[in-house]
Amino acid sequence: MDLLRFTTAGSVDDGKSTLIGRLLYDSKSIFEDQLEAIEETSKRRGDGHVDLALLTDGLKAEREQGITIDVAYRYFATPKRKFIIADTPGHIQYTRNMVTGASTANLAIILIDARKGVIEQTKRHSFIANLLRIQHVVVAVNKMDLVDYSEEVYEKIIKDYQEFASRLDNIVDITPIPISALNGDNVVDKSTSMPWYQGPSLLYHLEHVYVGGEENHVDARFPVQWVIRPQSDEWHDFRGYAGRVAGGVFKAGDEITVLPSGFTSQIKAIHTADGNIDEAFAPQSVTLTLTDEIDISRGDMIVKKNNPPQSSQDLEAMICWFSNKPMASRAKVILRHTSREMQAIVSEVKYLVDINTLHKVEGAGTFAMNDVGRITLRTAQPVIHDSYRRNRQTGSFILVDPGTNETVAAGMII
Ligand SMILES: Nc1nc2c(ncn2[C@@H]2O[C@H](COP(=O)(O)OP(=O)(O)OP(=O)(O)O)[C@@H](O)[C@H]2O)c(=O)[nH]1
Repeated sequence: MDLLRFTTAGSVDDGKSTLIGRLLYDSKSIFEDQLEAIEETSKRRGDGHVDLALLTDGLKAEREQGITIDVAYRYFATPKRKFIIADTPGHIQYTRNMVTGASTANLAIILIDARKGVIEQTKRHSFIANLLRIQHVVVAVNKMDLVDYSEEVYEKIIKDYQEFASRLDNIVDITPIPISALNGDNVVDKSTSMPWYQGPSLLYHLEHVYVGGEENHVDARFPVQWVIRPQSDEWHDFRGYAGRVAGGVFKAGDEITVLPSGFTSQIKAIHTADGNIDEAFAPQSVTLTLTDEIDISRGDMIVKKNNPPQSSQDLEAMICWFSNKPMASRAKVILRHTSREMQAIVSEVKYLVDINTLHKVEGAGTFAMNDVGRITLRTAQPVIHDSYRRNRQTGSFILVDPGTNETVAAGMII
């Protein structure tokens, strides 16, 4: 069945937990026992209604104890589609979590409190969605019940939002929806309180939005994760390369090149857990065997012969700084890119981006937590890559502090 991955972003108390709870509840994706448990808790606490935010409270409780949970993934399904929600905490310091949650999403729901309108967080979240090339954004104006379901209030917010978003050129589709997560207006069922709104409910939109064609099916890329050489006699000739297709299509018989060595060969067969297949495409996980015995190890990339990626020791990239320690000057880092890892140094900080104005701030020299900007990286070995624009997998990386093993930044290659 078709799968949609989406992320939710909003400030604290905009109603994210309530919205996710409402989606699960009204689409009947929660289990009876879960429902009984939250009904009981709500009754015990004397709430007049069933508090749907309790469905996602596991995350909240852990957060309150000071445990850093970056992103919680939730699954639900309707007869039309399967969904994976990346649920990220809304506090200002958690931009990095949104980057993590959004990095695999097809769509972002940006929540706005109808009483507050477009605020800095809204802009920050939209900017990140754009940076990560999430093409579909739903602007969910929540708590419409608290502004008397006013069309004027809603229209004003959407106008403000569109003014800002017109400068975000990667977002191709913005769908505004007025909702009340608490009362369920326009979440799963169409609201009767807002007859002026002609569009779909949120769930209807999530079920029907077309997100095909986002994988790169042109440039064949296969980062090798494991070399498989079984020890048994029966299999002693077998040498397979396991990994996940990061782009394009591989077929038995295809002429391939292995990078960085440059050796060439042909695909003999494509194995999966369910038997051999004739062709593999992103994001399938497969094991390839080749017609020649050549030296391949983890971190190598198998590509089609006439369609090589780029290779360079100097990478231009946009990064989001995650660490609460500011970036040191000429910071030494470990670059993790596809299945490869190597030393690198931040050779230049070009500029930071002011997310409110989208202006470049030059001469900053360093990054603080949540800062976004452009750098040049010098790597110890050539990095075999594509631009993030062409391929989200082979165009993205993370930076790790070699001393503490902390993930200090996520980056997108320009
Ligand atoms: N009136 C009204 N209240 C709402 C609505 N949606 C959420 N709320 C209330 O707003 C408060 C915050 O909602 P949550 O769902 O916990 O907010 P959140 O964004 O998940 O907050 P964090 O998890 O702390 O980031 C709760 O008291 C909800 O009951 C709505 O549509 N209308």
